Amino acid sequence: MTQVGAGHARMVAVEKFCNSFILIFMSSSFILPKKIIIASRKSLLAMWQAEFIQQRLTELYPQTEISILGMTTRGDQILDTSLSKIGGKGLFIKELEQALADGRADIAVHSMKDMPMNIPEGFVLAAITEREDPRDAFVSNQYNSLEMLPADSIVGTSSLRRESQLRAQFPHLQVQPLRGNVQTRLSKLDEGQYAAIILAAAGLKRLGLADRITSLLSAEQSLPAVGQGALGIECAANRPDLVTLMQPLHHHETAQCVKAERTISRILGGSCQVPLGAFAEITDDVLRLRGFVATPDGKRTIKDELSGKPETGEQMGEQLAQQLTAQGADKILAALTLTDHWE
Ligand SMILES: NCc1[nH]cc(CCC(=O)O)c1CC(=O)O
Repeated sequence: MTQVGAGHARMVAVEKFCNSFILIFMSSSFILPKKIIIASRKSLLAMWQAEFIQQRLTELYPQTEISILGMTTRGDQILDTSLSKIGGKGLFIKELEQALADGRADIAVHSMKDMPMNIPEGFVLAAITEREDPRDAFVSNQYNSLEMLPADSIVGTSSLRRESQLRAQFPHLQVQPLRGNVQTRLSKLDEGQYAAIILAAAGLKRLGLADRITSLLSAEQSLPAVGQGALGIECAANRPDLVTLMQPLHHHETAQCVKAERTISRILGGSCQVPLGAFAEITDDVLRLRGFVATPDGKRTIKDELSGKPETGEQMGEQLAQQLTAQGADKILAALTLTDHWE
């Protein structure tokens, strides 16, 4: 234990040293740009996330003007129609990437959960930030937990991942779709349309709504979505200068976890919304990777896990995807029709 602790302290010290080195190196004015423009969706959560990165960058580079370009994406405009049929997750980030490609913006901030599994050609993930609470939250105005809900209570979520896990453990509950941004979802709960709803804890905490969290669901109860709680900073592939500038915001352990998780859904074909969860965490230099695939009705669940060295996260992702496939995950996913379900 003490050895691991000392090793970690040393690593942190080395990281700090390297960061200050990068900063000294970059303060030579020719390399620091005069301004950095952050492209963001206009939802409150997206803007909070962009402002968070703006603040961090302002602290790091006080001489650089950091501004935000709020954009409405096709995905935001057509929330009521069946998104999965017209382009999936990528619809939320295409306009932001176009702004990066045109030079209207320098970086884009995204929830890693909303990033497609393959970053389009011409763009790179410059940094993955330290993960906020990755868990799902139970939110209710009347009940303390899922266990307390009476039979036939209506629980709101549009995520097949959440739905399948709820139905497997609480077959007596009714799961009904719940769309919109975080505020909209909370007001639908407050209007009485649902006995409870499930949301990501990270979004609620970021928006200052942590007091709306009735209880947190453990990873056993609700395995989080790939990337949940982490932010990604994207830039054009031809801007290595920006990749360098973003390095102090990069969180190595979070990136190792998120890469392991994303490998699973890349292999299993998580291009549109599917009942799949993957969650990695590092304790004492061991990465524990868990994954599941289920039928939306929760009647069939395939889950498995692996532990190994954090550096081998991506190989572990490949292996776990293979193990899930060997148990029939590919058949479950192939049997799904495109549906309008979103996290
Ligand atoms: N697609 C919605 C979305 N994208 C990211 C988050 C939460 C924040 C995060 O996971 O970083 C949410 C809201 C939710 O699922 O409740």
